[in-house]
Amino acid sequence: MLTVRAPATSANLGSGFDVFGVALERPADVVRLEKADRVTIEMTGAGSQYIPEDPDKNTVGAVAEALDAPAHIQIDKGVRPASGLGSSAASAAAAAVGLNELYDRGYSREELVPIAAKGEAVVSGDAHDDNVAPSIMGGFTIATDKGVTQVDADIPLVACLPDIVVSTRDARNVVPETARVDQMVETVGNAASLTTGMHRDDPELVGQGMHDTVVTPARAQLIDGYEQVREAALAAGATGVTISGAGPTVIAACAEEDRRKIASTMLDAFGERGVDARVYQTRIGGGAEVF
Ligand SMILES: Nc1ncnc2c1ncn2[C@@H]1O[C@H](COP(=O)(O)OP(=O)(O)OP(=O)(O)O)[C@@H](O)[C@H]1O
Ligand SMILES: N[C@@H](CCO)C(=O)O
Repeated sequence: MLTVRAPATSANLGSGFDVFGVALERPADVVRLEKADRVTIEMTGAGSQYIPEDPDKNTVGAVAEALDAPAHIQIDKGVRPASGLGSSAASAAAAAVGLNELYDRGYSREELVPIAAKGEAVVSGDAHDDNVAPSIMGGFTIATDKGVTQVDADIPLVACLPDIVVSTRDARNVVPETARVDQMVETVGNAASLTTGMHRDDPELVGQGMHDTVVTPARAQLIDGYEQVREAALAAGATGVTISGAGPTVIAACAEEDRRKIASTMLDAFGERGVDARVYQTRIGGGAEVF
């Protein structure tokens, strides 16, 4: 029996759609794995009643198949599904790291990323790596078809999860098919600023680089109160605010001393729209850990 804790993640960060991601210090999924003749799955924790235990429909099933590593897999969800916090990816990442060790497959953390992404394809029809990469490798990750670049970064974050469900599949359907050249120029500048900010542990530069005028405005319409929450967080000192992953979580970068105030302001702003929410005062953290 082996236990793996794999963190929630925030993908895109505004300017890095389908490329950037960060591991969050909290929340996380805790997954226990035991060798078996076939794959069986048992779910507990946040939103587990909505997640299928059928290995063909659960992200960990595809990972076990890819590694040819049948196991009994107990998943305790710390990350609610359809949250924008990489819920489906956290389980897939934990399964990839844990089964690799349990069956002594010898893959490196980077090699496990495309294997865990097979789990993402089960739920969104698309094997994007931007959540599984940080959940496996930790820190800030840049996932492209050439592989993953990882940087250990330390930026305080607030992640506010409203009581709204947005599936990744639906959120991908509203992404515009084209962007103007001026939007492309702005996005490149913001992505470069954000990357530099991660290297320097500079919340100001990271926040500035989270601005996006292509994908985020289209998706904001799926999140009741997004604009109000964003404005309230910026007024409370956030250096940048955007949608986490496919939403509905709204994520803010900030200086350490402003984090508590931003967290309560975001909760209040959702509350004023009649939307219940919960908030995580967190920061960029490490990747999946085996116990
Ligand atoms: N082990 C799992 N954990 C969580 N969700 C799972 C798992 N296996 C399958 N699913 C399904 O995946 C869907 C949730 O994934 P989705 O990608 O929509 O949300 P998310 O991972 O929280 O968001 P995002 O990728 O935007 O951060 C739900 O339909 C859920 O039933
Ligand atoms: N990059 C993905 C992350 C969600 O899984 C998206 O925004 O659709």
